[in-house]
Amino acid sequence: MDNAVSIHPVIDRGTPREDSGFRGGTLACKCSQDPVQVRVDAQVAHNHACGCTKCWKPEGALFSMVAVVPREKVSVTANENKLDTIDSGAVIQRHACRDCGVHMYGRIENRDHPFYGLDFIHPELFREEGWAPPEFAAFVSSIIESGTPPEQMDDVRSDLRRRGLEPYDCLSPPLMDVIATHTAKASGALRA
Ligand SMILES: N[C@@H](CCC(=O)N[C@@H](CS)C(=O)NCC(=O)O)C(=O)O
Ligand SMILES: [Zn+2]
Ligand SMILES: [Zn+2]
Repeated sequence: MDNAVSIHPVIDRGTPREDSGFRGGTLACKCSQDPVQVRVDAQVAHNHACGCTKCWKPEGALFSMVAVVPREKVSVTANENKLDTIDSGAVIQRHACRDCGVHMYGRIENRDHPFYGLDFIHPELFREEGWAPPEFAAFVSSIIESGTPPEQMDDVRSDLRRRGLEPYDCLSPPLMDVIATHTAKASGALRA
């Protein structure tokens, strides 16, 4: 790449290839001793780069890499006692290792939320390869909230495009449509 923008270490290096047979694996936090481990029994969906201030980002990264899996496919298998809930009032309750700070999974407890039933995970934490790569970039303008100078945004957006990650300042259009459809059915504007 001809500029110095670091989107995310794994994306910068080139995300490993998807394996059509991938059915999940184990996420591990960054602790060298007693890592928290989370078993995920599914391929990830809607993997994307997220620029928001709430998602966990590895050291030096502008973006997080985050995807969803069904919540019933997620189970903590080791060192659960090290998990703290970051903000129990947030829509997505992020459960993080208190020693290394890595977010292991984010869960929506509000049954009326359009994404209820899906947990948010960071696929780079899989010990295995084969997870589906990121498809787009979300909440791109939000990286300014973590200190990126607004003058750099053109470079960041062109870098994302070069990597095949279309930048959006909210979620991607199909996901925004899912949210709006859910809202319209709840209000009665669309037939449920
Ligand atoms: N501009 C805000 C956006 C935060 C935001 O809305 N994040 C999205 C994408 S992860 C979300 O769904 N947040 C819900 C939550 O964090 O509970 C920020 O960067 O903090
Ligand atoms: Zn840890
Ligand atoms: Zn986010």
